Amino acid sequence: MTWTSGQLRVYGPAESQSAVFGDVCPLLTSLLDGYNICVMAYGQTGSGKSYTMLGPHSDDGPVLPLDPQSDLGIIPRVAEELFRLISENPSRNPKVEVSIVEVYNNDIFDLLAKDSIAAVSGVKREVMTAKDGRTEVALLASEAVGSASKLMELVRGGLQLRAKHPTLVHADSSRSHLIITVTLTTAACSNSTADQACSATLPREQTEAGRAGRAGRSRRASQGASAPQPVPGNPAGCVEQVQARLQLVDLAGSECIGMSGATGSALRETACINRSLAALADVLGALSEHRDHVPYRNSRLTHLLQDCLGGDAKLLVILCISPSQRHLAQTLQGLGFGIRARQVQRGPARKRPPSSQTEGKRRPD
Ligand SMILES: Nc1ncnc2c1ncn2[C@@H]1O[C@H](COP(=O)(O)OP(=O)(O)OP(=O)(O)O)[C@@H](O)[C@H]1O
Repeated sequence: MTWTSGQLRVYGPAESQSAVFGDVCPLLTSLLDGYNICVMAYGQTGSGKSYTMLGPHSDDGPVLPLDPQSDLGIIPRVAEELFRLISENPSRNPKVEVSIVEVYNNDIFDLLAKDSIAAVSGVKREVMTAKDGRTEVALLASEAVGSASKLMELVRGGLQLRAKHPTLVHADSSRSHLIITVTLTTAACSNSTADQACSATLPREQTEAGRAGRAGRSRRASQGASAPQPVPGNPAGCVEQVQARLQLVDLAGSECIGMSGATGSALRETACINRSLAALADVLGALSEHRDHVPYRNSRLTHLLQDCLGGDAKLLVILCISPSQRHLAQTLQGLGFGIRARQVQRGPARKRPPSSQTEGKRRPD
């Protein structure tokens, strides 16, 4: 991503989910071209982050296929669009792997891990910095997926395990940060997918200019990366491999302890959520001021997201804002976060260099 030439869009409460997806869709072509991508929803509790990322709450979670009027959110739409793009260019032999973690009370839990009897359970993991400087979660389970519906099946499984707790502000409040990582491995080819028309699958409304800003969901799209350089081809065709990561992040909501009515373990959850979001804001502050030290390790959330916050990924931040006057203080705090994010000056996003080997981790047997 580049923060420098990123765009700012504002969506009203009545804006359709497909319109919001319009800003995410071009990033998928970038993913296929080898860029790391992160799409992150930030905002106070109950402001619509999970709705934006996943869709309306249901016990079954988001289910594909999409119907055109569907309220499904970014993640199921990403799943469908990604596999549509892949089906258009199967010669690159793309492979998709998925891992799902939550950061709960400043601990990382692997939501695809299976125990000795193959029952799915959240297993605690550690984030570490690999020799090449990239952040990795040790022993993280991942699964190969061959279709959008399989990908969403895994997401639904992860959502079943995600920590939730009712509060006075939101009856179905997520108490953890959810991070879905899609790793795409493709053979490097000379023809970039960047010029493929993602908008071919988008509704007309998304191609129209002048989607005027109204109060409600506000988004900051940092998509001003320099044009991707084509990967040099070779006469033998596609032999090298490019690995790119897409991180889809539904953050837990910031909340005012007095309003949420949290006590006991819920109070600890709230404190951990607020601390990790403050750490995220601190990292953005340090990046925007070009400080020598960026405090990524003050929280597992920021350590985990280090590569897409300070690295060479393309990042899109969706700021969800309550239209209610009652939440004015949290709204101002959220806008402050957005301003900080906009002030970060980033260099151009870089695509992953091809390598002859993939580094993907597989689900342990
Ligand atoms: N744009 C929207 N249109 C219709 N309903 C919405 C919209 N945004 C949010 N909602 C509804 O508002 C409620 C709260 O939204 P959601 O669960 O997405 O909040 P959240 O920000 O993820 O909260 P938390 O951080 O506490 O988990 C849900 O019932 C959701 O369906």
